[in-house]
Amino acid sequence: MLTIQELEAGYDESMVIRDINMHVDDNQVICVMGRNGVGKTTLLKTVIGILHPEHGSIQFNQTDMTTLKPSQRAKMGIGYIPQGREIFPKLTVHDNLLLGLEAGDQKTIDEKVYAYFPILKDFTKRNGGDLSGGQQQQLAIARALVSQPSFLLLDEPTEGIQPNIVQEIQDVILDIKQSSDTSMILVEQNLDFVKNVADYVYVMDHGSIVYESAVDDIEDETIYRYLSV
Ligand SMILES: Nc1ncnc2c1ncn2[C@@H]1O[C@H](COP(=O)(O)OP(=O)(O)OP(=O)(O)O)[C@@H](O)[C@H]1O
Repeated sequence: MLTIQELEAGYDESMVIRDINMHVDDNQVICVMGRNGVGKTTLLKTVIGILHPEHGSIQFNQTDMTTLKPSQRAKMGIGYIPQGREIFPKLTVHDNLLLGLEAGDQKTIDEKVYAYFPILKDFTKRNGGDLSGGQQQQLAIARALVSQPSFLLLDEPTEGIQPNIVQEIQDVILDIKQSSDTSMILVEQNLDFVKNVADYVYVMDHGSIVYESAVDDIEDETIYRYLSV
């Protein structure tokens, strides 16, 4: 479904990610782990097209999308949930969700999104900025889901979120995986969460992949070594 080859990208003159090779199959959940600042967000930004790579390619369903604009990638079915949510604080929950529709061809908000996150139905007229951090994360995920993406990129969806909402997010990810062909790349630091949702794990350090493993064969000590400061 998605193949990344020899990817290098960064900001101005400085390269942040180097020689990234990664493959995601249909219906697979991939987790990318690693300390703060190793380049995980930079990798996601390059996959959605906010950043242009200096080298390498990104292939999505037989199409080379390395030079496509973010809006073209969104139309192809790529959804992005950024770190820090980036919801619109002065717009209502409903209007935030309507903006999510712009990414794809859907015209209305799928009720399934409210079934996943019932609190959004209760707060539909409330401003996004008045929601709690966990509720804003749910809104950010829902906003990406309304366009029914076939490929989801999630940047640290559990960061700073209370355990019951982490559980809800986990249930939603597992339900999407079971009920559709959707694939995901998830940047995540929480190893328990990763083990519950992922099929395959990549660990990054200093902009490169330093360890990869099927989740069932994962070596906890190796992961903790790369996560510890
Ligand atoms: N807009 C930017 N301009 C210049 N450098 C940047 C920019 N954004 C990030 N960087 C640098 O790129 C490097 C990788 O950052 P990135 O956000 O990709 O890391 P990360 O692994 O996602 O970390 P975190 O978990 O803290 O988000 C860091 O050294 C960071 O300072």
